Amino acid sequence: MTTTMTASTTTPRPVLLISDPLPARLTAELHGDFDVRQCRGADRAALLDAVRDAEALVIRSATKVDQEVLDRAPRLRIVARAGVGLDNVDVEAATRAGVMVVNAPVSNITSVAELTVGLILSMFRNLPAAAASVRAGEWRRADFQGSELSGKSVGIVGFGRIGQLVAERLAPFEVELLTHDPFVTPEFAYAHGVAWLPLDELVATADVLTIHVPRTPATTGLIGERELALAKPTMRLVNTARGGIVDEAALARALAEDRIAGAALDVFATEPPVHSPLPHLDSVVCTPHIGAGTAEAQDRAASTVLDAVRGAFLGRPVHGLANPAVLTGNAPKEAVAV
Ligand SMILES: NC(=O)c1ccc[n+]([C@@H]2O[C@H](COP(=O)([O-])OP(=O)(O)OC[C@H]3O[C@@H](n4cnc5c(N)ncnc54)[C@H](O)[C@@H]3O)[C@@H](O)[C@H]2O)c1
Ligand SMILES: O=C(O)CC[C@@H](O)C(=O)O
Repeated sequence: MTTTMTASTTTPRPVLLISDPLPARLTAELHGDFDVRQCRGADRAALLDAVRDAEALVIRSATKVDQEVLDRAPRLRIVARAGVGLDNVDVEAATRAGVMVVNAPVSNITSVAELTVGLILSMFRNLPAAAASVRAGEWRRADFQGSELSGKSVGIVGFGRIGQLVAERLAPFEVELLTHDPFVTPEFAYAHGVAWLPLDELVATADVLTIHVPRTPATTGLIGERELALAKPTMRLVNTARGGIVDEAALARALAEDRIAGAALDVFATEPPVHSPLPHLDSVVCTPHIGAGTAEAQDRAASTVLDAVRGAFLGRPVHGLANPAVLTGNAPKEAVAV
């Protein structure tokens, strides 16, 4: 039997738990079809308590969905991630539990690419420090001499959706575009006007190294002490992907010892980065994980999530499942039969 969305006074609406901030539009639209409940996913105890009745769980990046959460949620049918990264969801455990997992893979890629370009230009022209000094009543023009981006080489680590958009947006700046991505051929990169290099060569060549890989066990610490030792002292690093891909202790040392010129970071191993020295270094520009923080991106993510959760409870195919295996041999829960 599949739960239907037809309004009925006798059929209880499925319980949908929202555990991270989402656009009001999403919450309002869901109210008609679901018994919408909210909790703060970053508060583990609150999440474990609230998830007990949940049949659908809508999250962003602050909610960690692991085996413990799944064990506490016997009625859960779908986890919908209103964004790209699934590093906070144990997708294999969800599959074993017969829980569908969907994300919104294209919802915010333009926003992240634009933030990346903005951060690169901010570093080259010292924009945060220059703006802060004018706000403080100063007029220190000579202290803020920067560099042109034109003519520099930009190394893109990870040539997926966001990496490709960053390349497209930077091309008009007359930069040399380089990439490393083991799952992309040199021919594919070349067709996008980008040269493919091994990682070490990319790090050693780049004036800007920008990270666009998912966080997985294989990419955790991908840019560490050894890689940073290969970099030119003029290199600037950008991470708008995930904390932990860059070894923050090694990065802090490289910056403090002027072995690289600067860094721009939107993401941190621990968020907020209360114990990290990085936000306090003059050569670092930090933003509070705002890559997806635009009205357009949040709206797209909301639409994708709405479609997915409605589809799941209407018995329609749920598009873009991150765990299609849940539909085949390993799907004990009846809602999965779409
Ligand atoms: N700051 C934010 O708010 C924000 C928003 C959206 C996405 N993100 C992050 O950006 C990441 C990338 O997003 P995307 O949409 O481009 O994903 P994507 O899956 O389209 O691309 C990721 C690319 O990384 C490549 N890759 C995997 N392992 C690699 C390795 N070891 N070395 C080099 N390349 C490797 C893959 O082959 C793929 O081409 C997401 O996983 C997410 O963590 C952050
Ligand atoms: O949930 C968020 O706000 C961040 C989203 C972003 O990191 C993503 O991976 O889509």
